[in-house]
Amino acid sequence: MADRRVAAPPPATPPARDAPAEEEDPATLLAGLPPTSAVCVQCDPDSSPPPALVAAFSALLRAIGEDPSREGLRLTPERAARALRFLTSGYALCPRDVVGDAKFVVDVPSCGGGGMEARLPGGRGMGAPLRGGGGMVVVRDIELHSLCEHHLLPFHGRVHVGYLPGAVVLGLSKLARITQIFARRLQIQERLTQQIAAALMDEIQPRGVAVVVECLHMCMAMRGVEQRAAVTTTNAMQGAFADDPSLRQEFWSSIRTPRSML
Ligand SMILES: Nc1nc2c(ncn2[C@@H]2O[C@H](COP(=O)(O)OP(=O)(O)OP(=O)(O)O)[C@@H](O)[C@H]2O)c(=O)[nH]1
Repeated sequence: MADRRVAAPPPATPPARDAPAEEEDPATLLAGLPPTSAVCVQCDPDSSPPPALVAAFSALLRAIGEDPSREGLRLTPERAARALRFLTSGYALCPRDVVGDAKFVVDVPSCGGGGMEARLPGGRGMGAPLRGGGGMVVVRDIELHSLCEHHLLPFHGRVHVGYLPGAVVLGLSKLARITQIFARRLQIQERLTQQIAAALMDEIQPRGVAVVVECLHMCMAMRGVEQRAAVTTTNAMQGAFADDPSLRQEFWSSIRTPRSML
């Protein structure tokens, strides 16, 4: 099923890596980004699952020799249908739905402010702000649970996302929410990895994006080749990360260093 994504204007050209700070109003900077979609609709997890899905799970139980009317299974088709609908609810969403307005211009006052301030369009900053750059942002160990499209069995693991901000930074939780949109579909790990990177490039036009996904696939553990410890690692490097090996190195080191005691 295709994303219900509204046509977005062409992305603004990201600033060069060491471009000088520009004096531009945050509202103007954010206006250059694609608009928030009003079209995508999230599945309501509490509503009744589609009868066709419930019937399909009843048929499945009969096909494996079970009796869907026995006490223990009486509500199973409906439960399973509800669960599958949740696990595939990402089809009804696109990244714009979860990102919303959580894009922030980061101002670093040149004097007097003593700190860094993120502001929304129309906000007032202090002094001449430093914009169009900023160091690498890395969020690691985002939990991932998905279903493989070959066997409909789970795969699960972690996602590490890094990006080099362009004009704006993204609300941190949105990295996990974007991950969930693509994880809650029938997937292969490689596509999921690329989709997360592409969504970030689309949404905030950073100077570069790096995504690494590490997963255990139940189709390889519970059945088939029965390799319970085999971990699959995939990555997607876009923009500056594709061009610059030292940035890739910095990203890999930051996701491989032992976690600090927070
Ligand atoms: N590249 C890739 N392969 C996957 C992923 N998830 C599952 N697979 C593989 O999809 C393949 C499907 O192969 P088939 O030979 O058609 O299916 P199968 O007979 O069930 O294969 P076995 O798992 O080897 O028993 C298997 O090799 C799975 O390991 C994924 O995310 N990415």
